[in-house]
Amino acid sequence: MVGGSVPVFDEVILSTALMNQVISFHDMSGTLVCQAGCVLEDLSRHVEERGFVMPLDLGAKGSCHIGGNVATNAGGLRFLRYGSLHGTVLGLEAVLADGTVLNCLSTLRKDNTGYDLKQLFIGSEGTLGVITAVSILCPPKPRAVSVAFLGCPGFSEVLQTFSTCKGLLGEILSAYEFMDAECMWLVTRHLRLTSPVQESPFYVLIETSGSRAGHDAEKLNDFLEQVLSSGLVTDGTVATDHMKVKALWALRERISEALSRDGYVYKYDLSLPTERLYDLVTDLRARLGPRAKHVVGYGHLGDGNLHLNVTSEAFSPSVLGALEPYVYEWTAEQQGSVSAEHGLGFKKRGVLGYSKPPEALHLMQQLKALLDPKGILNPYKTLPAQA
Ligand SMILES: O=C(O)CC[C@@H](O)C(=O)O
Ligand SMILES: [Zn+2]
Repeated sequence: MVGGSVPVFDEVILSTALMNQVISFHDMSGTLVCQAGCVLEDLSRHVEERGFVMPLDLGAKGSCHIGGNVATNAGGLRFLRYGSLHGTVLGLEAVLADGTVLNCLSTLRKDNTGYDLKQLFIGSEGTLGVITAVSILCPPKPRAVSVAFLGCPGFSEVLQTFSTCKGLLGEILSAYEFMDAECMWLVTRHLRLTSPVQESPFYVLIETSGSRAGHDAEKLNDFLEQVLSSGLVTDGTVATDHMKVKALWALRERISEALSRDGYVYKYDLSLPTERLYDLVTDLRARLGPRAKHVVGYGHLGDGNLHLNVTSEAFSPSVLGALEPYVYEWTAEQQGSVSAEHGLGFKKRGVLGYSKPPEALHLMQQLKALLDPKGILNPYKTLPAQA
């Protein structure tokens, strides 16, 4: 997507893979303190055995490190429920460019003493320091999880289903994801997954997480009855069994993998006003015509986050020219973000100005110069190349 961790010129590669120890877990508060190289899925297992969950979950959970998750401020599938790492990370330890170990590994919920320095490192993509340990607040493990996978006749119905769902499911809603028909075609074709519902122009995946199965089922049934009878949803399936829940999530989580098997992929990760989120996809389909193999839209609709992906047989300068800067201008006109959850890395560092004013860019350059005067920390990434 952005090449945030990809060495491009003369970098030294640093791996934290051996720093994979859990330092402590507090059973009462759910505070986990661990080293940066812990794999997210291992941490999930560790806290789930103790009745908690990690506040973040992503498709890459089996290989991604928590240090990288925090450094990139990864969003993922639980964002709607537990919010950003800016809220759930309580503290961190980072090694600065001059070797200073900055120990801000606090486990306090409240600490209003001076500037909140840890926030600078969350989402800094390794450009201000190397995160070596983190403390994270883990929420209690929900006792009941259900997933509904639904087919919708249009994007307007996807939006109305979201409003209905917020109203009727309330506090038990934990994810609202959407994908279009082309995404379904890609996962069924390239990954041999099977669609559990009738063919539809759009699909939504709704997850509920609560503390009492009966209560959640009642709410979910009321909601389903309403959306099915009003025609917002045309077909659907519900799962509570762990394996079936996983299979439904796979349809959504593995779109990225299916895309990579379709050809060259142009990838965009945008925050847009939810009502206009899919207009860009429709617009680009017309703009690109037969030059593109697929133009797909999917993502974390509940967070206003569109994953726009375009595939072509091979890399084509003409396709790229039709996409950029058009996509960025379109996003800026909507006051959106050109990177909702994947950062800027190497490939997108030049477009930061579409989402931030010059004054903010200038202050970012000053912070970088202060913390990394020799430019040795993840060089060539995040900030635009200086003129
Ligand atoms: O590859 C993408 O476009 C997005 C990947 C990831 O953020 C997802 O939500 O599946
Ligand atoms: Zn995503």
